[in-house]
Amino acid sequence: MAPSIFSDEPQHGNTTKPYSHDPSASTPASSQQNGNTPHDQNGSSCVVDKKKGRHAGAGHKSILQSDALYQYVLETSVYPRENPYQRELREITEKHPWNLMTTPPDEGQFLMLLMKLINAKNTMELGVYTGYSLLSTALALPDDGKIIAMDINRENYELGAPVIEKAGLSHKVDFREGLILPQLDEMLLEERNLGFFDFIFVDADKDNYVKYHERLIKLVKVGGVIGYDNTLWNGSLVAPEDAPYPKYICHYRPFVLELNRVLAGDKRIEISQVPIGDGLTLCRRIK
Ligand SMILES: C[S@@+](CC[C@H](N)C(=O)[O-])C[C@H]1O[C@@H](n2cnc3c(N)ncnc32)[C@H](O)[C@@H]1O
Repeated sequence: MAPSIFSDEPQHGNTTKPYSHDPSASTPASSQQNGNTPHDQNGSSCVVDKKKGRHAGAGHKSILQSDALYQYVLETSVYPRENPYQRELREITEKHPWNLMTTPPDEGQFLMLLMKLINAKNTMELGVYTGYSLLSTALALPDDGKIIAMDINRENYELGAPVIEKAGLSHKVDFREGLILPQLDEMLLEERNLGFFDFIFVDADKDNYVKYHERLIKLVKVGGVIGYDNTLWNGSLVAPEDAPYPKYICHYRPFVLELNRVLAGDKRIEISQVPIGDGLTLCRRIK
């Protein structure tokens, strides 16, 4: 079965913080670096579920009414049209211990359609993992399309890179290993990068999204789109006080709340919260 945020049990063994670039640390590395500790704006709390391996309280079903309905979407609209290379990479990723991080196939399909709807050519992806969203985007871009893809972890990307190669798409991908923030700062120093990108997909460390936004708004073109992934954060944003969540969900929850607040108030963009996957907020730059 495809790794899906809609299932009640996680498909990976690490329930602490799969979204960080350093899975061995007890506190997310980026938070340690930047000292980010935003307060929860709605004043509610997030209860850490101490039962190992349990994904209790996750609000997946609030997006679609049931797992059965999600399965219906996959079986009728997604899998029959999934590219064989996407399928191969999905199956490779399913065997990886952090497979909870992968972009679900319905969202991959949505990204492909979006690329075509906006005629995207120059794009960027922050947070690659094994490359399912990267492959999906690359499939949809024209032959001279480009994706600058950043991730601190090359090892995981190397699981997907041979599939991207086999699909004949490597020439579209410029993988840049390293931390995202300094790479964005470096890009901002070059005039030619300003307002250059048609689309930017952000699927990395949630505690830095607001910082990324301030930089990305200058890199995306007017009329271009930034997509922030996981903006519904497993339903935890509106969780009842006693709903237990994995530790990494509780840790990043205030940062996702802060991002949603910032995006809702940002007059430089038009936004839409798309309830696909774990929530994808599309932001179109208008000035
Ligand atoms: C949710 S996964 C990306 C999933 C991917 N889009 C897909 O479709 O499979 C998040 C990725 O962000 C990377 N990451 C997290 N924080 C980072 C940082 N500060 N700089 C660079 N990469 C980071 C992690 O190594 C991880 O591979």
